[in-house]
Amino acid sequence: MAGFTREQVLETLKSVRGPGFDRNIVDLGMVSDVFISDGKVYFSITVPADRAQELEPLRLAAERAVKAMPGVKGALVSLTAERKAGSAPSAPPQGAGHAHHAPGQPQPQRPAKAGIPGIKAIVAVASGKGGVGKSTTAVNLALALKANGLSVGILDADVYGPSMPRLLGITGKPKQIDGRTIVPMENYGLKAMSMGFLVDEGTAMIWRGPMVQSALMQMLREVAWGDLDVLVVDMPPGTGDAQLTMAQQVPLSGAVIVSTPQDLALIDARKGLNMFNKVEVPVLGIVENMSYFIAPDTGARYDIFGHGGAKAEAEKIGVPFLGEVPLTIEIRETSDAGTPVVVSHPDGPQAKVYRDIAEKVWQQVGMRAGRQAPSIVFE
Ligand SMILES: Nc1ncnc2c1ncn2[C@@H]1O[C@H](COP(=O)(O)OP(=O)(O)OP(=O)(O)O)[C@@H](O)[C@H]1O
Repeated sequence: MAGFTREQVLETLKSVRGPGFDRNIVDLGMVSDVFISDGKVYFSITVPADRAQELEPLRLAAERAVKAMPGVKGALVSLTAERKAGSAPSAPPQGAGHAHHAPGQPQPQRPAKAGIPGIKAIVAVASGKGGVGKSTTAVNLALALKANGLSVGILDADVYGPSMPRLLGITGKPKQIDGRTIVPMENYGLKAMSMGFLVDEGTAMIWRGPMVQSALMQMLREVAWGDLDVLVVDMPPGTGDAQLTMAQQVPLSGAVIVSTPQDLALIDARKGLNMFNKVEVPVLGIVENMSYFIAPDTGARYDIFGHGGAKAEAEKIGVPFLGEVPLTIEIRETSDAGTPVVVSHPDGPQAKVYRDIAEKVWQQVGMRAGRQAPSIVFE
C-alpha cells in the first residue's frame, strides 16, 4: 500500500491554481478521480479544449506538487477536455464556452495535436469490437513494417487489457531517465510501451476515462521513442468516448481497421470508420482477420467464415482493402508464446501476408502525407 492517500493528494492539489481561475483546481472540480498504483499517482485535469496549450504550466505545477509529496514515486498528469456528467467546474475558467455540448461527450473541435519529435508517422490499429484480433494484427503489422526496413515502435493504448507484454514476450519494468522520461522496452528490434509494463496485471481494469487519457498522453509524449519511421498504436477495442478522445488527441497519420468477416463485426467496423471520419483521421484501410481457416495437418484452406465480407465492405465505402489474414494455429500459438509469427516463422505464408499488409499500409501513409512512401524492397 502507498504511504499516502487520495485525500492527501487532493489536499496537496488545493495549492494549485490556474491563471484567471478564482479558486484552486480541486474546488473548481477540475481534477478527475485520483488513481494510485505502486506509489504512482495518475489523474487528469479538465480544461476547456481551447486553453489546453496555454494551461500546460498548470499541468506541470500539479505534477510537481504531487511528486514532492512524501512517499510519491511518480505522477502522471494530463489535461483533458473531456467533461464528466455532473462535475463541470462550478465557476468555469474563462474561455470555457462549450456549455452547449452534452456533458460527458468529448468536444467536437479537434484540439491542437502537436507531433511527436522524431516520429514520422503514427498509425492506429482499431476495431469496432473486442476479440477480432486487433492486438495480434497490431503487433504483427509493427514487426512486418520493421521487417520491411523501417524503424518501428508500438504503443499499447489498450490500458484496460494491455496485451503487448504477453504478445512480445517482454517482462520487467521500463527504466526512467531524468526522473520523468521512460525508456521504452524492446524486443525483436521493436520499441514498445504498454501500461502492462508499469502496473500489475488487473490493476488497469478499474481506470476511468480521464485517467486513461492521462496515461496515454504520457506514454506517447514522455517516452524516449527516439527516431521512428512509424509508431503503431494498438487502440482500445470499440468506438466509445475513450477511443474518440484518443483519436482526437493523438496526432494520427491514419488508422487501420481490423474486422472479422462476420456481419456483426463488419457493422462494428463501420462504426470504427465513422469514428475516424468524424475526427478527420484518414482510414488507411481494412484488414480482414480470421478470414479463412487453414487446416494444421493438410494445409488445406476452408472458407468457413464467409470470407470476403470486409473486402466487399471496403469497396463499397471506398477505403483500401489491405489484406486477409487466415485463422491459423501458428498465429494463435506464437501470439500466446510471445513470439509473433512474423518473427518466429519469417519464411512462412502468414508472415508474408503481414508483410504485404505492412507494405500497403506504408504506401497509404505516404500517399496521405502527400509524398511518396520510401520504396520497400522485397527479396
Ligand atoms: N489470425 C488469427 N489466427 C488465429 N488466432 C488468432 C488470429 N488473430 C487473433 N487470434 C487469437 O484470437 C484471440 C484474440 O486476439 P487479440 O487479443 O489480438 O484480439 P483483440 O481484438 O485485440 O482482443 P481484445 O479486444 O480482447 O483486446 C487471441 O487468442 C489471438 O491469439
